[in-house]
Amino acid sequence: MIQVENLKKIYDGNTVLDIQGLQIPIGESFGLVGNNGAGKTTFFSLLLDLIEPTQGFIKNHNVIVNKSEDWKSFTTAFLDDSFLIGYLTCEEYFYFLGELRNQTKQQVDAFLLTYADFFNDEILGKNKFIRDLSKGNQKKVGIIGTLIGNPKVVILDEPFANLDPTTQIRLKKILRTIADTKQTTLLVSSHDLNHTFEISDRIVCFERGRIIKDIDTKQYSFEELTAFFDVVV
Ligand SMILES: Nc1ncnc2c1ncn2[C@@H]1O[C@H](COP(=O)(O)OP(=O)(O)OP(=O)(O)O)[C@@H](O)[C@H]1O
Repeated sequence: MIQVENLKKIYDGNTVLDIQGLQIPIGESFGLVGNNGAGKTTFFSLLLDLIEPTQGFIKNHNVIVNKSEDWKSFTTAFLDDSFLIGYLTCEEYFYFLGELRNQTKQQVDAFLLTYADFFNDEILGKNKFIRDLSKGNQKKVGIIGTLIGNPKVVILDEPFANLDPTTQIRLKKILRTIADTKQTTLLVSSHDLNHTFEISDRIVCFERGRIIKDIDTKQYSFEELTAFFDVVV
């Protein structure tokens, strides 16, 4: 369970995030949407203790994320390419993550094989440094890296952006499969309402740092969601 309590982030008197309360149950596939500047990345950055809250806190499986490091053993994230290590080859990077998460090389190799289609023969066995991959392929490495070692919580910021259509569809299937197992809490922010709707059990919309909509995707239609954005925009 992820619990957000009275969380605020203020820059120079500007409140960019203000969430009184939010609970994300274990195993939920949580989609975060909102227009530019709504506060999505700020929220994920607070969740990963990359920035300090001005007020309030977030608990990840009962660990207050800016007070203890214990959440790091079961939480993974890919927000942007700063999460990658450019001077490593893809395999070196994946083995490094595997080591952090108590996975042997053999386990990592077996895991990576299951994503061969997604990698499209451009990543594994190429002996290429991550810095030399295209932006889209770097993103594939970052996303699949988060899934090594069965983390309890996976956080992805804009995972569909800059991926080709085939890869987007493959990624959607991967994320839907994870969502359906209900073992991993999956948090995904995206501007793609269509993809987000398909992979999420629940969608929360931010606007100017506040939650303005919180919907169950089984009870709500995609058309209602897009119509809502039509009004907000
Ligand atoms: N270091 C900072 N100093 C001042 N303001 C900041 C800082 N970081 C973010 N902000 C502001 O916080 C607000 C929320 O930004 P954030 O990046 O979280 O939005 P977002 O929903 O992820 O947007 P986008 O969809 O455009 O990526 C924006 O107004 C942004 O300018």
